[in-house]
Amino acid sequence: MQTLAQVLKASNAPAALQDVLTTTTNTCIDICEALHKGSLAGILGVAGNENVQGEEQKKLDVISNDMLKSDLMNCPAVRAVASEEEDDIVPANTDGEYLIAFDPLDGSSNIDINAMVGTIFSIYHDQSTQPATEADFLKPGSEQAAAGYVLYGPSCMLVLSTGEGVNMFTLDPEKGEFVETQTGIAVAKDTQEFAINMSNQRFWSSNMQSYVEDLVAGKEGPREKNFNMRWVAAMVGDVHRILCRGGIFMYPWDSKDPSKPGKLRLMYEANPMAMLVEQSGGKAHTHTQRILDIQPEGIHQRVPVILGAANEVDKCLSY
Ligand SMILES: O=P(O)(O)OC[C@H]1O[C@](O)(COP(=O)(O)O)[C@@H](O)[C@@H]1O
Ligand SMILES: [Mg+2]
Ligand SMILES: [Mg+2]
Repeated sequence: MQTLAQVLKASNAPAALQDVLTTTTNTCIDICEALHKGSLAGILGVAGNENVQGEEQKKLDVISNDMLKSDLMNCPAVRAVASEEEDDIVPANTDGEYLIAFDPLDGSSNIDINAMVGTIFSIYHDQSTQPATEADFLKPGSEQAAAGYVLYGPSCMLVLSTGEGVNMFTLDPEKGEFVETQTGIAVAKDTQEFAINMSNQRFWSSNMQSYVEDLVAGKEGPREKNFNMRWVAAMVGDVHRILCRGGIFMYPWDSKDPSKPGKLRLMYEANPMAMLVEQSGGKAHTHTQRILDIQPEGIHQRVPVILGAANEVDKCLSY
């Protein structure tokens, strides 16, 4: 079995991109170790501040953000970083040629209950002699040079695409290295498993309500087959399940806060996950368009998300 370093060396990824990926994944190994210590290291609970999203920050949101930010700032190939936990982009090395946007800790509400969390990242090539600005980041997801996540679960796993399919790696805790454990991930076109936060049902559009009602109606309903439901409350966990055994994941628009087009963030949640799902033969859409075609308007922009098994996403959109 090959290590991540060997896989990257053998890939078409430019050396500078390999440096950004190696730096990012090494920091995630450090985050994994911190997570394992949990309350022993006093890292559970709230940090006492709100982030730019107006969400209460967990201590680990801040700790993982600071770890990634400082390591990436010291990586010469990085021109700037953007993060869920940073109000603005953070310029790094002017002659760097990659921009990276990340969600340092996805699934924050799971931290204090010792459930699944992760780190999600999205990387763009962008060379310029000028200091980086937010505008430099605002490229459609189809231009991502690489995307991935690290899942902190029973085992620590890296799932990565550099545009040539999706590979999975498992952390070998003894070696402190990611080792490739699965290649050529493919998501089945059809599924009998869906993921959505059902407690939001009354706030969904009537179309989304009818689509989910028909799933729940099962064999006796218009879909004439039974569907199972799962909700990890961490996008990284729900998407990982879909890459492993198929399914559809939805965080649609809801009227809880009509000013918000969705809950999840385009640049460091929807785009990287859309790249992984599409590279695995699945689909990723809002209610109206392919996520990777969206022209971003801001670094913290939110979008509705419907992704997973291609035929089931089409079925959902048909409502
Ligand atoms: O609390 P809800 O409505 O179930 O939302 C869960 C969703 O929110 C998120 O936790 C948002 O991400 P963060 O934890 O990074 O803010 C997603 O991972 C997850 O899919
Ligand atoms: Mg998140
Ligand atoms: Mg987060």
